[in-house]
Amino acid sequence: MTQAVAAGCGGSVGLCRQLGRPTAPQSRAQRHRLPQQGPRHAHYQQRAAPVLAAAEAEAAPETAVALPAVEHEQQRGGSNNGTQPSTSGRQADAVPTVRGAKVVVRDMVKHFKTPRGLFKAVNGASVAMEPGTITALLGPSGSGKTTLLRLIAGLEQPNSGRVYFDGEDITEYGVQDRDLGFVFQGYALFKHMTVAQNITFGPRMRKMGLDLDAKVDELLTLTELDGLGGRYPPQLSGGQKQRVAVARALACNPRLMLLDEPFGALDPLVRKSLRNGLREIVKRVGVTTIIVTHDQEEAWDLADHVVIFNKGAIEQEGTPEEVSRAPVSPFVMNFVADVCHIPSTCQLVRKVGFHTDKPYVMLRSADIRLRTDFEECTSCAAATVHDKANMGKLVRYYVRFDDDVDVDLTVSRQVDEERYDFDVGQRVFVDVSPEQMMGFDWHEISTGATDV
Ligand SMILES: Nc1ncnc2c1ncn2[C@@H]1O[C@H](COP(=O)(O)OP(=O)(O)OP(=O)(O)O)[C@@H](O)[C@H]1O
Repeated sequence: MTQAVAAGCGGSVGLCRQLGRPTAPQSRAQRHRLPQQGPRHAHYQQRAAPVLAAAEAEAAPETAVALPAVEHEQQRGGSNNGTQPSTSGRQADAVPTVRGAKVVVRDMVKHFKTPRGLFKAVNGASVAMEPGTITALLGPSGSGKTTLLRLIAGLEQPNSGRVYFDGEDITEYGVQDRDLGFVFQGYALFKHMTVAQNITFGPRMRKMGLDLDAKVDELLTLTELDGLGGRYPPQLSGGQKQRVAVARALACNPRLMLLDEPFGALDPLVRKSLRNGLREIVKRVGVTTIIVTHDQEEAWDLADHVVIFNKGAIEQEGTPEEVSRAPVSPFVMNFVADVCHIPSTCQLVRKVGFHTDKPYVMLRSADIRLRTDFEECTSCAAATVHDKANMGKLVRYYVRFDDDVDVDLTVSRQVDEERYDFDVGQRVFVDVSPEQMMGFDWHEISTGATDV
């Protein structure tokens, strides 16, 4: 997962050198799974052809997807059939609006058989998502985010637990009967179809009887792709492909849109502009949206509601502000913030008067202040500026206490120039409130797997 730019101690490699432990690993997801084989799978394949074809294209994007005859006809340059870009010149000023579903997941459990026994991928997750909101599922790799998304989609069947849309129990419904739109990592666009054909693939398969020209116009305008309906995916930029995938997901007027790492392969500036665009689209259309992401900045920017996963269970949920301001556990604090890990017996902890029976203490880098006016800071601990790194718009200070414990903090260049501007070797006083500290033990923040 891409971390927020402002780094602190414990960043990607962990700064608490004397503890010799890295911070929690946060690698990027690279995989998606198809539904398990069996009679139920056959049923889904029949009922959910559009989404499964998309899933298969995603799993093997270079492979030609088995298409109905009409698609082959179009690929060979057959009749327009309403799927080529509209030449009518009609302006699509109507935004397709739907009422997003209220989605409730209750006590969801999913076990997978592995060579080592049963594995609890989702272990009693309950969460509610309000209509028209964006929920981000966040958590370390392997914590169960994608599995929960697939359970909500009907691409996996739960061992126990229920899914409700607007109060209706849809746990037994096939994928096709859930009114969903999907955006997969890699987008899973059909390479041999134009943008317009990609967008109308779902409505054609479902024989929705829509005016396809109008639908294409609406969605191209909504996703700012006007004029690109006749292009093929290889002729598009990464950002344009992503917007086609969103347009295709919205083409069947879904009540719920599911996105799995939708910005994965794009550069940070494009990601930022696309997520602003996505939020605007979701809010205009009104579709309830769930996004799986490794990127916290993305989740914080995009989501109304974030859900933090740990080992198949939901550790905390709330608005991004609630979760970042008041993490409920060391795991969440460690996951959502740039933190320092220090021994609970160290000088700083004693000096600020923080008490814990845990062996370590965690504090947010952003909560550390450096001062030189010791008189006004009776609980401050003295330390030495051990190193200072120039990071463009940011400056990082590495500070070492007299008992050899390190913390680090990052400040903007402006703050550095106005307030800090310390030299390496200079004595400073570190000011942290005890309320900003949390005692922990390593097992509380580890992200290991859970066998049944
Ligand atoms: N079909 C499967 N068979 C066996 N184990 C599986 C299967 N699908 C998922 N798992 C396991 O379940 C756990 C949760 O996987 P999941 O993909 O939901 O995690 P995630 O949080 O989305 O991770 P990532 O962010 O890396 O994609 C992982 O340990 C994964 O290996």
